[in-house]
Amino acid sequence: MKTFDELFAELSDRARTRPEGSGTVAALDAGVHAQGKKVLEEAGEVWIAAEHEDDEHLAEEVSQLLYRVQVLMIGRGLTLDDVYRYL
Ligand SMILES: N=c1c2ncn([C@@H]3O[C@H](COP(=O)(O)OP(=O)(O)OP(=O)(O)O)[C@@H](O)[C@H]3O)c2ncn1[C@@H]1O[C@H](COP(=O)(O)O)[C@@H](O)[C@H]1O
Repeated sequence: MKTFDELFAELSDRARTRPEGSGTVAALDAGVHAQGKKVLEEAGEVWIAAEHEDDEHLAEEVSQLLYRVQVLMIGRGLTLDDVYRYL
């Protein structure tokens, strides 16, 4: 188990070190358009799960949305503080 901040640190490290076989590296290389599409896709799955699925499935979809948002943030060079200052 990990927190939002811990996942962001892990993905930032993937972006820096670019390990072989990392899905995150592939998602970053795919560019902002593909990253944005993934955010929308996962957001739609969260919506559908919230209306029609159980809590466990919904939680899994939310985790995937958080992951895709973090990939997009890192792809654009945003830090957590860039976002947290608006919370
Ligand atoms: N939390 C996640 C995570 N959530 C979602 N995903 C990706 O999103 C996919 C699920 O999304 P989709 O519903 O779009 O599934 P899909 O269409 O079959 O997947 P794609 O072929 O489109 O990637 C998963 O198969 C993963 O590829 C994640 N990939 C990685 N992480 C974590 O990120 C860290 C780094 O991962 P790597 O970069 O792969 O080493 C690790 O801690 C991982 O646990």
